[in-house]
Amino acid sequence: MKYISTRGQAPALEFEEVLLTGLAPDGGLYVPETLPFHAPEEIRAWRDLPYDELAFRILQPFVAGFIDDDAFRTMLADTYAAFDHKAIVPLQQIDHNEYVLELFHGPTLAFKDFALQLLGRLLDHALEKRGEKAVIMGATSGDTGSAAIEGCRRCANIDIFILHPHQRVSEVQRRQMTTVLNDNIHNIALEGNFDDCQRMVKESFRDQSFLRGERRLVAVNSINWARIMAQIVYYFYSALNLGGPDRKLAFSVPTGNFGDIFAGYLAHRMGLPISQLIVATNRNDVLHRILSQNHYEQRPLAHTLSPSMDIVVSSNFERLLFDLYDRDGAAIAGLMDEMNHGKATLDRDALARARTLFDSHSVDDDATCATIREVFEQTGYLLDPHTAIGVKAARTVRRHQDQPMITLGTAHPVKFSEAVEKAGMAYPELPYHLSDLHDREERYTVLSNDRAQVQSFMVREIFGSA
Ligand SMILES: Cc1ncc(COP(=O)(O)O)c(C=O)c1O
Ligand SMILES: N[C@@H](CCOP(=O)(O)O)C(=O)O
Repeated sequence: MKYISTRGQAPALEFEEVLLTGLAPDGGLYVPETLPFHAPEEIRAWRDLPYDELAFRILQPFVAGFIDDDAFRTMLADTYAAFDHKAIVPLQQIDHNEYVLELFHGPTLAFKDFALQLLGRLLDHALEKRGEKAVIMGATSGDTGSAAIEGCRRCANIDIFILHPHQRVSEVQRRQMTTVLNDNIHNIALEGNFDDCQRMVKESFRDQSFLRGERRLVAVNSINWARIMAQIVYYFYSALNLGGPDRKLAFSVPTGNFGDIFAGYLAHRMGLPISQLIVATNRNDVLHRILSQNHYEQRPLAHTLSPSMDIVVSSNFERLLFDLYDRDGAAIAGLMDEMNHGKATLDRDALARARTLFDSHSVDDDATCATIREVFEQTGYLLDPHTAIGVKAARTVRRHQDQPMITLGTAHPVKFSEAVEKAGMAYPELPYHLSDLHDREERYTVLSNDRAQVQSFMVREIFGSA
């Protein structure tokens, strides 16, 4: 399969090259040139497959030519063996026709493990094959960082640098990253917010000369297509468990960088009968404003009780816009330029097309806490603040009461003590494998929000001299 850039000015690439990069040279994001489509009969026949085999059926067309089928099957089986629930993604019913899809049974307790456990293995395979070393550079608002570290720390050919906003991730999130002391892991606490971290990562991808041509930079954020691809599978898995493809379903997705919900959109385009996708945001509601009022305006980033979604510049929205603008790369390049300058409006037909599938809602901290309390009182089930935003949005803008509504449970509540306690709930115990997390030694470096400083730190750590 070939992959093309959303800005239309970069050569098409095979999967292996897309895996081993971040942004396209024209600044765009890679997407498949064509998407596989699965007819209802084919999807129906997948109903009884275990998660790893379903993943194989869905992902194989995307990686064909990169890895042979047997090796890919083994890789997927190993990837999901690291999860602590036999169903991999259990569904928790919280009301009539209303469910939470628990995506937090991987090693770092957030949905990122689905893709990053696989990405580490794919990168290892590619680098071994090529006899190359690579440098991973990623930005995190808390969850991607630990999942990337956990997924890649055993990769012999990789140095990994993760930038998190200093003092703006939860204590559990920080410790999950900073207590991994392998020599190839480098945690940077940046004096800035998540957008600053992500901007610095993207700028470093655009100009990689600081690596002296001796290493390539690889992305672990959802700008890397392989991240998005792996997240498509659980939409199919949950739908199959609730009567799909013979029944329509809706999903509510706690949203920041628009990666997870974009995977849901792809599942829809690949044949899954999704009737509604809800973009659930916290007070950083730029996506809600553009979808509901056609008004894109970047406002200062707000710090909320759902820190992983404290994002203003939402990377993957560009991938959706590319489709909404009939894959016109030049139009997307112009629109992204306007957006990067802070303000934009969308073409009315493009927005109307988006609204046939997408709705949106923004939830503030008080409503987040109220939802955590409400669901606990109704069911005894404790939501994390990000999932609570998804549930609240689902209950507010749901179109069809007679179709299952699935909110993606994107993280375990134990990662977010502040929100749990503000909601008046008892803080749960850390799972066994993290039970001594607060006693472990931490290692990280605080750096100012300055690209030259960050890059020379990286060069010193990789090559031993600046
Ligand atoms: C717990 C949690 N929920 C939701 C999101 C938002 O997902 P996305 O960035 O794919 O929109 C994130 C971060 O990305 C997250 O860590
Ligand atoms: N919420 C994320 C932010 C980065 O998003 P990504 O999906 O593009 O990696 C985080 O927790 O780090």
